[in-house]
Amino acid sequence: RIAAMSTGTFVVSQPLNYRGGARVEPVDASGTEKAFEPATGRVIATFTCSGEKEVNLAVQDAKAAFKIWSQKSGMERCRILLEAARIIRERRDEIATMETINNGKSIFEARWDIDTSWQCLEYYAGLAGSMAGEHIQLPGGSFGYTRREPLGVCVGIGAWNYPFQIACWKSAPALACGNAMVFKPSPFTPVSVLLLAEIYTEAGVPPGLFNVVQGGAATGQFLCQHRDVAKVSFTGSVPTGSKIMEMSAKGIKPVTLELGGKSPLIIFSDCDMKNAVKGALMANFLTQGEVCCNGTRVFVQKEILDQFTEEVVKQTQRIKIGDPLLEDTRMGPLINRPHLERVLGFVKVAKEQGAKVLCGGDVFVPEDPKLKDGYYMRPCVLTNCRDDMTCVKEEIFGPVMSILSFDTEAEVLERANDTTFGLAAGVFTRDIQRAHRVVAELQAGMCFINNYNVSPVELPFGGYKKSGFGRENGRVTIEYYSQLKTVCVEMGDVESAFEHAVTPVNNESQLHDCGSAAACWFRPRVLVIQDKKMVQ
Ligand SMILES: NC(=O)C1=CN([C@@H]2O[C@H](COP(=O)(O)OP(=O)(O)OC[C@H]3O[C@@H](n4cnc5c(N)ncnc54)[C@H](O)[C@@H]3O)[C@@H](O)[C@H]2O)C=CC1
Ligand SMILES: NCCCC(=O)O
Repeated sequence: RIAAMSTGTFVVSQPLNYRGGARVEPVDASGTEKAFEPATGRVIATFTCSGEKEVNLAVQDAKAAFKIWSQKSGMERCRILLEAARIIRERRDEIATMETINNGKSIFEARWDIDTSWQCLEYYAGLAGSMAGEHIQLPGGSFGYTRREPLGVCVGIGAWNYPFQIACWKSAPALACGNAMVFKPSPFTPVSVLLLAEIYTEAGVPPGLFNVVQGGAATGQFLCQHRDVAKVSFTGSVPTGSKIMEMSAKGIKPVTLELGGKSPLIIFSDCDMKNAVKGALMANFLTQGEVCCNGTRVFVQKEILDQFTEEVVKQTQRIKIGDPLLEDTRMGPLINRPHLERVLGFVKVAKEQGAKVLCGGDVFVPEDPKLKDGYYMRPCVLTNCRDDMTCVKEEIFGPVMSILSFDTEAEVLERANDTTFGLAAGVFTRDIQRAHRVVAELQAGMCFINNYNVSPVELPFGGYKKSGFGRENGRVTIEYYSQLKTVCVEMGDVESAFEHAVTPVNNESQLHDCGSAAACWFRPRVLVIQDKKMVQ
């Protein structure tokens, strides 16, 4: 247990793969990776990436566990998921600490992530107990019914920005529906998902139901191409999402893709200014700006541009940057050195293209000497932005807000939708009709009115356009982790097409409705039963 950990001390001493209900070293390798503590730049783990044999073993174990788990009733699954949710809640601080050490986000925020994690398990536990099919009455006392059945072994592939939350958002609906899961976290953040695996075991899932394999692209490919994998759910970049879809297509596997974004946040002049400013910060600076649904194109109506910008800059400069494990820190380091350089590069290009840096956008060096090799930068607000600038078109995935001004609703809608992404969007206004009119026109899967970046697990989350498809959270996600079986039950005798003389016909217009359930369902296209007078 690590609840009392401080920055600069944690090292991983146990294996980071999880299979058959225990931590294991992989039986084969496809290279090694190092995981860092972004706050200090220290290596906290060097681990082996799983090779094909290890992936096979994890899938085999998941298949065996699936046989047991899929036979349980929804209520039995519900109880175990509720117990897992209870343990996560009880160990909230410990898990949040682990997340902060490996990801760099502030402990204050990591606790929110853990809350939306156990809430997700609770939510799907509730749905597990109430999952049901339909009963459909047919003529003559016959009937049909549908069963919602699990898919089998599902694969979850995660990104590094919400390591624990992503694992929960994928595994909770998967397990609730009766599936097993093999999860591969990002090699940058391999650690916290092990706590989830142990918690599932402690809560009572069969050994092998939730396995973890570590590694990068090669390990991910073994998973996606595995013949016994029924579904892949992925969170990450658009290029990788496209590769995953291609691999899954070869095996006719359904995919859920949660990809990147460049989302618009529209601030009308009639907004509640205080809330709009708070919303803009929430939309841009959570998790150091490394959030797929961030509203990084902030469109502000001309009348309030100066006032809004001044207040946003004031609030941004107040964000406390530093040791992410300290209670009053609100922004920690970025994920790693190359990513920090990449984000700083975007700021440089923005300046070259004519944007004005109102604050931040440079490296931040904390006073504490143990943090000197961490990956910190000051959150940045850019103005004088145009729609054709790189900072406005491309996903930066860092703490960089671009402010753009607009005149009219029609104009801002056109500009907001002028992107290949479509993950999220937000609008701040006091005019309720306008709010709904505008979100109805926005091409985005997740729209916020008068708030931004809240994550109630009851609401479906996912993208339009290149931001992906499928949804996480909400009732609808049950459909992405299950398949529908239809059962047709005959209560009378079989009306066979073959016990009488038959005459071939060539044209469907020669048929008419016979009024019998079975005959209609299996209506022949080229044969008609003569003695039942079905020929016109
Ligand atoms: N939508 C979101 O929540 C996120 C979006 N991103 C976007 O992605 C960019 C890069 O972040 P990365 O973590 O490097 O994303 P990525 O797309 O490279 O990796 C995400 C996950 O996919 C795995 N992976 C990579 N190549 C694979 C392959 N060929 N087959 C199977 N699995 C593969 C990675 O190991 C990781 O677990 C960010 O700058 C941002 O634009 C990143 C994190 C989260
Ligand atoms: N809590 C929101 C998750 C968004 C993301 O995966 O980037």
